[in-house]
Amino acid sequence: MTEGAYNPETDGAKTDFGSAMSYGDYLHLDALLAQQHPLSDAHDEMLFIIQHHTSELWMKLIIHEMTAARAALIAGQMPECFKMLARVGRIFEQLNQQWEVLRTMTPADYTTFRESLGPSSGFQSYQYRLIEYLLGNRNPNMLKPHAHVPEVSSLLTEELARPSFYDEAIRLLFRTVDGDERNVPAPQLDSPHISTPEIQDRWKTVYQNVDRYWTLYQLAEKLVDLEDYFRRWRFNHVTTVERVIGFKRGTGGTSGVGYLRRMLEVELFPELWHVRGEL
Ligand code: HEM
Ligand SMILES: N[C@@H](CC(=O)c1ccccc1NC=O)C(=O)O
Repeated sequence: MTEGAYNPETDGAKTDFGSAMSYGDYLHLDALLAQQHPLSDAHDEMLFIIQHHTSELWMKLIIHEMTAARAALIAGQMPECFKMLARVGRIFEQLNQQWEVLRTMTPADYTTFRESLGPSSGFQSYQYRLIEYLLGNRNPNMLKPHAHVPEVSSLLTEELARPSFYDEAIRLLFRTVDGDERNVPAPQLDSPHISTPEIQDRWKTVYQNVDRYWTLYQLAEKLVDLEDYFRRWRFNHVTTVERVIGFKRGTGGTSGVGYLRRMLEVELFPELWHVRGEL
């Protein structure tokens, strides 16, 4: 043993895990770290897989937080709801920063293994679709790539049966501004949220009376933050895609950059953006 080297045992650190739960046991690292299976010999395929695995893990946490944030919103527990939304914002910062790693992959690197991907594509990420559905961007046509996995289909279909986070925010908006539930618009369950002047008018009231409607004002700004982060993710994605495959069609079968540019126009919470021109 090296003289003078730090010895964890003399410091009291536990080092015998023959019959006690260790770090790896608790985290199931054997299972987690056995899931990276490059299909080619290309050096960069490991980067590509880990980039997607980490993204899917962060998406799992976004779903966990957004589901709980919606439950808190329904229960009127606003500080708890805001805390979870703030965390979702930080997760998006992480996801947005992560593109820096993938951007080190050049077209020459990617073409060494792109063929191995077959028709698979992020387009088929059910967690991504679930996040869109949770927030209120609900296109039932996007269920089709999941028809072959009944559990995933049910998960997405069940989400489409519940009011989205934005639907619940709108319910609180009408209840608070109107003083009752009479005019609350019916949730747009299985179609993308369409902007209405009635909703925008109430958000306008909130922004013009921030002292009176402080909680709704905070909620509105948290939603704008969230959409801002989401837009930055989409922009980072499409820009990375353009620098790596240019205008080739996607492995998922879409036009590729053309499709992703169209998605940049999605508005999750349109009234919150449009009201800004009226203030
Ligand atoms: C070099 C890297 C990447 C390329 C070339 C690429 C390319 C594409 C293309 C062309 C599409 C359109 C669908 C298709 O026809 O395939 C797409 C969709 C998608 N990709 Fe990627 N992608 C890359 C990295 C990533 C990463 C790291 C993620 C993280 C999870 C991701 C997630 C998605 C998602 C969620 C969609 C669906 C977007 C939507 O429907 O709005 N992609 N990608
Ligand atoms: N759609 C990409 C392939 C791709 O990026 C991908 C393939 C398998 C699993 C995840 C992927 N990431 C995002 O679409 C392409 O057309 O090159």
